[in-house]
Amino acid sequence: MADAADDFKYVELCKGINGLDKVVLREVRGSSAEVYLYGAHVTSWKNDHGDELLFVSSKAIFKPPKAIRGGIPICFPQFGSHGTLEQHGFARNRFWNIDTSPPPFPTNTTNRAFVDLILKPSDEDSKIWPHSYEFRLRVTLGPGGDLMLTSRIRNTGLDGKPFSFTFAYHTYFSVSDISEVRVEGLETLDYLDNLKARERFTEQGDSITFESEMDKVYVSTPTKIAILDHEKKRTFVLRKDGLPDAVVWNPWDKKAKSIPDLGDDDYKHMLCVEAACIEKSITLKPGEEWKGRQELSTVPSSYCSGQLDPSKVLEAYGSLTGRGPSSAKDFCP
Ligand SMILES: O=P(O)(O)OC[C@H]1O[C@@H](O)[C@H](O)[C@@H](O)[C@@H]1O
Repeated sequence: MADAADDFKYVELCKGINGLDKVVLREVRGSSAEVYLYGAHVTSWKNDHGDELLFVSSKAIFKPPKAIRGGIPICFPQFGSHGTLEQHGFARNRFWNIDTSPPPFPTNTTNRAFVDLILKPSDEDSKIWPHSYEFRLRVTLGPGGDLMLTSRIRNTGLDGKPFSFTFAYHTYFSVSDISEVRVEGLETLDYLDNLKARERFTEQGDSITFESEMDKVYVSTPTKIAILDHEKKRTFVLRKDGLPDAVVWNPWDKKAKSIPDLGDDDYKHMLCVEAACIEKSITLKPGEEWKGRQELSTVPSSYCSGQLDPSKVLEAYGSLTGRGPSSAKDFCP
């Protein structure tokens, strides 16, 4: 006999804006996520109180060829405009398919809310990027509401030729007020400044705060980055694997006005922190596979400036457990 748990829909395929296919992931405690097949684009991630954790522009266009403004666009096979392809590559504005038979993952988990998507090159794509590949993305919502994205990209070419690419999970975090936000875990690192022709600098100071446009690629960062939202008393924790770099982007007022699918004041409520591989591109020989993973979680934080240094707590906790903090008590002494 079926019990209530059998009726609960962890994964549901339905129609989203403009009739586009989307997959809704739900967990029993109430958290949820939405993934559009257009771009394999995560457009929503809600905690178990129903609070939206990702920023999506009210002017976002859910229609090809424009990528959806907000959520988590995937930049592949080219990050930014450095290369022959369109800005951030084409994966974010292609229609992906549901992958019905993904190769198994080495680790067995009990997660039930996940979807596997796949992108293969169309004839048109092969003209602009002449390589054979399979790009598999698994999006998982954990029982505690954590959001995991795992990309597996394989060179399926039979011609013996390697290919190279750069990559980013271009996550738009929803923040209460950008002036009240700080990012920890990137201090003292080297970065390439996209606003200064990718010139290399070293970050000074204790943490990153925002008072003007920022567009930096931090290179070889630690695997954990914390984004503290003082007003919301919430900290996002981003963990990454296979993705050495991290982009921090906020367009601020002037640039925001020049972006047609972004509201004039939207920059105040968004911050992009992007797990990425940019400085050194990834090269795959035929038969080789690359894996890049990001895991997002939140912890409530009653953080006051100077009271607590989350990067240090993250570090200490991570080195003790080999993992990162997963609940408020891990942050609060
Ligand atoms: O407007 P797009 O193509 O989505 O890009 C948005 C921004 O994405 C960031 O990742 C880049 O570092 C910025 O330079 C860019 O402006």
